[in-house]
Amino acid sequence: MSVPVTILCGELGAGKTTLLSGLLESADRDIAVLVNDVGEVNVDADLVEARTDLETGDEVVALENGCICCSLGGDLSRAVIQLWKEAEFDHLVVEASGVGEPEPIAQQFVRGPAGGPYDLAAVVTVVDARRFYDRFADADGTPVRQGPDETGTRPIADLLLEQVEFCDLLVVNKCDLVDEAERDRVVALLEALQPGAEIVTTEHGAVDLETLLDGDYFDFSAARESAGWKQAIESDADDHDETDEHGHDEEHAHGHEHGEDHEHDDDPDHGGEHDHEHPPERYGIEVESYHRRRPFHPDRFASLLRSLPDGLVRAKGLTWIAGREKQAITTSFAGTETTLEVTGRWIASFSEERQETFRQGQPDLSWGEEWGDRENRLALIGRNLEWDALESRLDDCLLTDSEMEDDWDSYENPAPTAMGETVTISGAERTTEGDRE
Ligand SMILES: Nc1nc2c(ncn2[C@@H]2O[C@H](COP(=O)(O)OP(=O)(O)OP(=O)(O)O)[C@@H](O)[C@H]2O)c(=O)[nH]1
Repeated sequence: MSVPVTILCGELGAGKTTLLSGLLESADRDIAVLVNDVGEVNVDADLVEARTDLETGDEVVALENGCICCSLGGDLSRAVIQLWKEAEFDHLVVEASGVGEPEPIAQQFVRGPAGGPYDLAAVVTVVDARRFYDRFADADGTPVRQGPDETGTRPIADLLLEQVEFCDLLVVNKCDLVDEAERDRVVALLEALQPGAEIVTTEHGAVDLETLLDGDYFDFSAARESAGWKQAIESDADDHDETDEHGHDEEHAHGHEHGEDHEHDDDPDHGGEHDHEHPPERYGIEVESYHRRRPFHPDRFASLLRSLPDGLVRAKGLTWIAGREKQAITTSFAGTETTLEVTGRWIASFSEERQETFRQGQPDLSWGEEWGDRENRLALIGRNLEWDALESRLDDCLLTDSEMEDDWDSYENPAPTAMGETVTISGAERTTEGDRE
């Protein structure tokens, strides 16, 4: 029998350890806890230790009450397999570090060797209601720059939203620090960002044992597709016969990711349960999509990213930037900052023969006569957005007819070139002197 696993995510200080301690106190089964912390001092392990009488060892230690902690640096799969061999327990909880991405952790339990002894039951993200409101949901507040994560390459806000977007249970904690209206707005925004997750609101991490541990089998493929931004893109590609004002596109097939997900989806019906409906436009929260088969001018697009409207919370999708004819660039905006990352290559930039092969493998691929799969396809989630104005600002970033005849390589271009390379453009710097690129 495989052991069910719950992955616990959430930003630093959101309340993961508090929730975990409560869980261990009330648990009716043996729970092993693995803290996948970063940094030299394993603070969470110390805290859990204080609460549960943990004894630490060099490698992996099983304890009387089932609380187990691994030392840092070891490979997660190796650690959990060793744990499974050495200890007996009914459920494993992996507490991801506050800056951890949930998907790679989840992946180890689904596709990695840990998928044998373990069964991924749930990915739970704890949200600090107060901070989430101040960062993303406060329509009147000035957006605050979050700065990079500790690798220095990625804005924190982007990571936070990714944790929200890849989970099946959202625990909105610290509700004592927000009023009812603020709490409701946080919930409405979370629903828009992750329509596929169950949402519970709480204080001091008090969540039913059953809600936390007795979730159904986690559907990895569905989780990948369930983020609000992905659904907006998919529904746009599926439902709307949108007219391309620039006349480059007559085809409207399936939205397609290029290399962003390096893995192959096992389940062709992924996300099928989640209706391609926009969430109710409560609290002025809207989900919109933008699709054009014409490249953005690199400089105008970068300027737009420096001055996006305050109400925009999330924007994500593939962008085609003039001068980068091979690179499919994922644009990801969260909070105040936008990361541009080369996540793949446009199929249209390969030889005809290879294009044919790729296209046979992806019959749903949206393909325009002139530019193939090159396109700008973005989802935008925000509150009180003046969508028409934003859409026309995006259109103004597209190359004009005469610019289409230019030598695009002669443009100044901040966009990344190599696979995996990222460039971050900060909207919070828009009021400061001087540009960064
Ligand atoms: N007011 C309030 N404080 C809370 C609540 N939940 C947790 N806290 C406090 O918030 C602080 C951070 O909580 P932790 O449980 O350590 O958060 P964490 O997510 O484990 O933090 P890291 O280990 O840094 O990632 C602690 O001082 C908790 O006592 C809550 O619902 N309301």
